[in-house]
Amino acid sequence: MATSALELSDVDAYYGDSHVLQGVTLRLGQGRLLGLLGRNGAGKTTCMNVTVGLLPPRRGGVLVFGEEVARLRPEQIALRGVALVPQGRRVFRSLTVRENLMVAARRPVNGGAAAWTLDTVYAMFPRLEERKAQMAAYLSGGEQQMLAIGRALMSNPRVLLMDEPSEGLAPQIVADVMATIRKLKASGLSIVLVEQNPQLVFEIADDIVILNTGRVAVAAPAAEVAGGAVDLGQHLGVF
Ligand SMILES: Nc1ncnc2c1ncn2[C@@H]1O[C@H](COP(=O)(O)OP(=O)(O)OP(=O)(O)O)[C@@H](O)[C@H]1O
Repeated sequence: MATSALELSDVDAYYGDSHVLQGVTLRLGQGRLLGLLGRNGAGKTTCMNVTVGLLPPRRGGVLVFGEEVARLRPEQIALRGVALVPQGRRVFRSLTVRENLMVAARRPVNGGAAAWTLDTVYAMFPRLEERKAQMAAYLSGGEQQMLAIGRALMSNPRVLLMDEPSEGLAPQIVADVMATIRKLKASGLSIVLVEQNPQLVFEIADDIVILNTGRVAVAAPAAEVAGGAVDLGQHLGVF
């Protein structure tokens, strides 16, 4: 089997005494898109925090392109090509759009030419170029989401983690965000997409993992899950 872009292997993670992830194993294939679903509090964001090194696991492994990173600091993991588009966007509100992008700029891990520069990010998000000199605080929610994605791309990642990028956005903007994610996938990037809305994920994912109270309840190809092979009501709530 080809090396995974990302693998969490039997991960246990805690917030204080609270045992939040319990033996979580998941695998993101190279160039694939993994949809990570689960109810509020199921542990999706915690998986992201473990992957980027914000919450070191107490047990288990985190492999990025085959390299164990579970004991590395967040900046060391970022240098290995992992970027997070965080829940709630978390743009730097008092910096301009351009400054938000530039703080994240980094060369690709393989040392080759950078696919993502200010120019290519602006080409993907013309709205950001129009507003490049504005403070991020004055952007709309959709524009802030584009900026959060653009900022992650500026680090020229190999693995892109997106934590609920559709949250709080109007349907047309959600459609734009999904179209962007589709393009990124087509460019060969390996992506984990955390979502509350399973329908959004089914349209775009190759594989699905559903978390239920900190454990993997389902791991299956997206077509199978979308096709009714899984009782979504049981794991995600009412449908
Ligand atoms: N900083 C924290 N300290 C203590 N407990 C936390 C912390 N962050 C999250 N938790 C708890 O850990 C569990 C998993 O939370 P997590 O944020 O990973 O869930 P989630 O699936 O991302 O949910 P949501 O869709 O609401 O973002 C929840 O019970 C939550 O209350």
